[in-house]
Amino acid sequence: MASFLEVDHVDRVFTLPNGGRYIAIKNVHLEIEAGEFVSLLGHSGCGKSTLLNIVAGLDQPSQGGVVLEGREITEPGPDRMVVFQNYSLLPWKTVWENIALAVDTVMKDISATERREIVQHHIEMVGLRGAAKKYPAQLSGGMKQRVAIARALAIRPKLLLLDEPFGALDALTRGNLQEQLMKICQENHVSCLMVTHDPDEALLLSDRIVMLTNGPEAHIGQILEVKIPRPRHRLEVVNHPSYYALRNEIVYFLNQQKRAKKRQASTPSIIAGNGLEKINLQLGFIPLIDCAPLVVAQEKGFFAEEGLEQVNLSREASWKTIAEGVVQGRLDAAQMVTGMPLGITLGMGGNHPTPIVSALTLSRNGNAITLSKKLYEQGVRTLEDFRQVLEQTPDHVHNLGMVHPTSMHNIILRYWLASGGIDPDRDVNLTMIPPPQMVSNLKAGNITGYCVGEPWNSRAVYEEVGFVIASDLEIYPGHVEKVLGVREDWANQYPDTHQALLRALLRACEYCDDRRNREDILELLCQPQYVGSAAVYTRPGFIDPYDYGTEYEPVQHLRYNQFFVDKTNAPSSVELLWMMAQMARWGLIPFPKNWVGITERINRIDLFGEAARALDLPDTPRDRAPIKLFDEVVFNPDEPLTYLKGLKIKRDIRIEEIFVDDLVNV
Ligand SMILES: Nc1ncnc2c1ncn2[C@@H]1O[C@H](COP(=O)(O)OP(=O)(O)OP(=O)(O)O)[C@@H](O)[C@H]1O
Repeated sequence: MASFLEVDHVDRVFTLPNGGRYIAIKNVHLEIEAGEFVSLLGHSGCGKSTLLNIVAGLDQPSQGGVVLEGREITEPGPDRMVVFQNYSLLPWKTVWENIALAVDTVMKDISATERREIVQHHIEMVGLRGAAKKYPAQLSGGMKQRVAIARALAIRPKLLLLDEPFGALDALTRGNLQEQLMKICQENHVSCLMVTHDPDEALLLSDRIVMLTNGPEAHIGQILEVKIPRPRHRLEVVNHPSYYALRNEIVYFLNQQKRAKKRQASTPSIIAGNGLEKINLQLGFIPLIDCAPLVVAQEKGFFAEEGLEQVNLSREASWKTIAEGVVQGRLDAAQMVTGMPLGITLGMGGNHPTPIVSALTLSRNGNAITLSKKLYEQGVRTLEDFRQVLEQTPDHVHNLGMVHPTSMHNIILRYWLASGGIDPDRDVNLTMIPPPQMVSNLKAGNITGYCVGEPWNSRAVYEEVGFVIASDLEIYPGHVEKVLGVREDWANQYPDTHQALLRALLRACEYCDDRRNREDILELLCQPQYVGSAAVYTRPGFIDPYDYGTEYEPVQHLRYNQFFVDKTNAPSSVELLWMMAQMARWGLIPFPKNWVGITERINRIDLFGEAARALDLPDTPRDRAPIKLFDEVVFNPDEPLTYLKGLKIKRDIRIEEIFVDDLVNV
């Protein structure tokens, strides 16, 4: 007998912007029975969502096909409903209207009374009777996800597709919703295919767990059967005799995959040519407007013109994966947040110290602090208003997002809060979230606000979930934002390649600051392989006036994203020293007694000068001047310890000598 769903030897090959091909999944064959709950598990980027999208009909396989009850899937249909992590509810419709819209669109053949009954039934099924008239903005993240599930189930799909449906929720809400979903699926005999990263979630919910190997050419590595009886309850599942053996198998599989990835990364192929030691480079970037120099160097041919014929821009999931990629050698170089070369060099966070050098600042400015629209409605307009809200709600934990401990976003947010008398570690809770996930976390109510680069502030304004309370032009205009980072041993091994890379990026930076090119660059950035965002919220600040989401007129910020003018690109020891002081202030690193040696080792002003001179561009270093932010406190680069002593809100500052000669790459 034919199975309910058959994924029949599916391949998915993506065409890359450089004309190359990426085989994401290869020869995946899977059969699912009616009423079965199957999870897809694997490391980030292995192809889980790609496979789910193909089953949903949102994407097409390059080879093979998918058959549901004997019919080939070629497009989305009401027999398969997808629930995404970010709910995708219509913000201007109530809970009732969101569900009714789906039911009215799909179930035209039944009477209006029957349709109303279905909506009512599903609202009750997910326990939201009291919230039927509420709008998404008035719901918690868990409630919104329940609406999304009710909406998907209301039109009676044969197959429910879930793409990390609980990923954005806190642990308690996630637990409750997992149990509800399990109950609903069992009572209604719904078949489910769910993407997850979480072994415990997979074990609780699934009949089978399909584990995918890492890409490229990801395929099914192992399938585990979970023979724990139903109905299941979390405690019984965890106490079941097979639970830990199954869990260990999953963890073992994932660890094996991780090791394989490391092995692949440690033996990259090296292609020499054009007088360069290596012309094939993997460069990491994060989808943000300020990845523009990398995109431009690729798309406008600057890499190729400098002899780097095989450059692949690797869109990375988070700053953490960028750091790991460079340290482990999977990436040759990457766009990095300001303090990342320093953090990695000193082995921040208990990691092994790995010397990183930076010979180029890629951009300045471009960040803002966004707070939730709810706070705006409560009258918050200034930092002092926010402080008062915190004071009035001492029992409420305000989570604020930042992208990485070593990023300027973390430092600026902390600086801004502390200048208003808010202790960033005690009065609020800072949490690390990758830039593209900020808006969905704000929407879900997991965070109250965040500091991030564009377009992720403008998107919150555009979607009316947040407002910009301050931009970095007000807090610290002209600060270093992104830098190019490479391992020191890589720079020593490939000096000519490094110079070619610096030249190509320097040319790209100059191109980016010619405002005539900006509309053209915007078009490139909006492409899915780069930032993949809509122009309507990517344009503000980059080209058009920047919208704060307030009642005031939008403002034209000509220097909001700065790539070349005003000596943008020369690394500066004073700026790195300021960053070092800030990171020490918050206990992220010890303050090095020998700061001069450390800054000189990281910031390779000599290598920048060599590249600039080769292009006939000015190689003038930045001035060795004190730094002053909006609060008028002066940072004198000759007396960083006096500065640190004078700060009111800070952690215990450790001052240690760090022996640079002992820092070697591993
Ligand atoms: N349109 C595209 N063009 C090129 N490569 C793509 C495209 N879409 C996905 N990929 C690549 O295919 C691979 C699989 O991506 P996919 O999103 O399916 O992974 P995933 O397992 O769902 O990851 P995560 O758990 O991080 O969401 C990744 O390497 C991704 O970079």
